[in-house]
Amino acid sequence: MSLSTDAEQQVFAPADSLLRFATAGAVDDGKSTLIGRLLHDSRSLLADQLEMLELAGKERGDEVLDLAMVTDGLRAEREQGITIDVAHRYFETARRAFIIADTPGHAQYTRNMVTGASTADLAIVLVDARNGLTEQSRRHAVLAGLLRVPRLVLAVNKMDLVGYDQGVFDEITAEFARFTDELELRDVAAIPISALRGDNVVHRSAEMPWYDGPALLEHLEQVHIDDDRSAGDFRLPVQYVIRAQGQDYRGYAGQISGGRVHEGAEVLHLPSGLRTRVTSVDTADGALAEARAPQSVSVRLADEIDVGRGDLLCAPDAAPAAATELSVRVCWMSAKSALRPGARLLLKHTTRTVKAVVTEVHHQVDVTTLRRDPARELGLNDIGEVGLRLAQPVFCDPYERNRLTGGGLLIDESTHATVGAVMITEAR
Ligand SMILES: Nc1nc2c(ncn2[C@@H]2O[C@H](COP(=O)(O)OP(=O)(O)OP(=O)(O)O)[C@@H](O)[C@H]2O)c(=O)[nH]1
Repeated sequence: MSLSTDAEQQVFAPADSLLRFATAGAVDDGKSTLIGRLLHDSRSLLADQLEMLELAGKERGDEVLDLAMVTDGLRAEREQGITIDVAHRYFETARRAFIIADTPGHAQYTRNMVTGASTADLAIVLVDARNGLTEQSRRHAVLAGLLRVPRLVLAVNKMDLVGYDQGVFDEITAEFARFTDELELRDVAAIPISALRGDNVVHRSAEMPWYDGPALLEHLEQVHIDDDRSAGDFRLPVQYVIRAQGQDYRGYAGQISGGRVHEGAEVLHLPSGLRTRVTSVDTADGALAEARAPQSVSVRLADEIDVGRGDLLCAPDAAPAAATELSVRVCWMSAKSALRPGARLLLKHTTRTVKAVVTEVHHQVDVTTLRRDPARELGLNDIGEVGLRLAQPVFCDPYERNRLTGGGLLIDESTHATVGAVMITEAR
């Protein structure tokens, strides 16, 4: 199979051309209006959606479009079925494609934020300029920090209601900066906006000449995310073994969870510990000279090794731990029961699912101050650190090194419900 131009684009386009971002804000800070404004001003709304908005506006004699209505459909779905906690929507501009994870803002919905932000490249924390930083905004920033969302935007909304006053904006951003210093967030931008009026959302605002940074969408289009996933060590958790009937094809397929792989690369197979070479890197559109996280590929190997689902192909000189004892940070999501020592669960880690028992609850994290408090159990939406003992090893990295091979889900054995999100801090 040869490298085509299409394949080249596959290598160089996807990682940097798609930005996943999550929006977080308290009720009424203007999340829906902001998403509506982004879609409206970037011309991503369908003609009928636009017509519906204009009609509804005219009927009510509104001065400006009620853009929150755009996401109301999703919200109705969400209210009917508790299963849809996080609504995802897709839009694109000439420069980049976007997936928004819209997470409801109520205080008890920590778990939605965790779900929405765990794969995000960037999180927007929305605050109402009139209220400044609230406990909610701190909580959202702390969660973004814990989840290692690499980039944060503080969007100070409703600037129109404070007379577009620079003093208000400066005060909020200064307070936020003091707070985020402790969170080890690498990249924080602050943008004064009015989602309702459209100031600094897609177009730069004439109302705030004192602000000389980019509008929110410009920032989202420009922010560099390329290195996040593909800079680390190579990891390919095997999801399927592909055998082509009649042909002599055997490939190991999955999503690259870290680093890069190329034809000819030496790789290590776990659990066997055997080394071999990659003879080809294939995708649905043909072979690639090189692929990188988060692309999905199928690789063929030079030697016949017994490789199955749940195994890992990785960089030979930087293999992860094969661990049966883990310290993990957990966000507990079950309303039914608390997380206690002795609890028996399943840990879903990349493509492997293993039995786990909770050995101990180390502490709980106060998500507004980051303080560690002693705790014996974790309740719904609590975040804390616990020990897990596994029946079989998982091949894992610390979450701070790799969000995919360092993350996982806890699953109730009997109901198969997801009851916790896990970030691995230590593996033995
Ligand atoms: N004046 C002004 N009002 C705004 C702005 N953004 C949002 N609003 C208003 O604030 C109210 C709440 O906005 P929403 O977008 O529904 O808020 P939300 O954060 O999505 O709320 P939930 O989804 O319920 O959490 C609505 O009445 C909006 O019209 C703004 O920039 N300026």
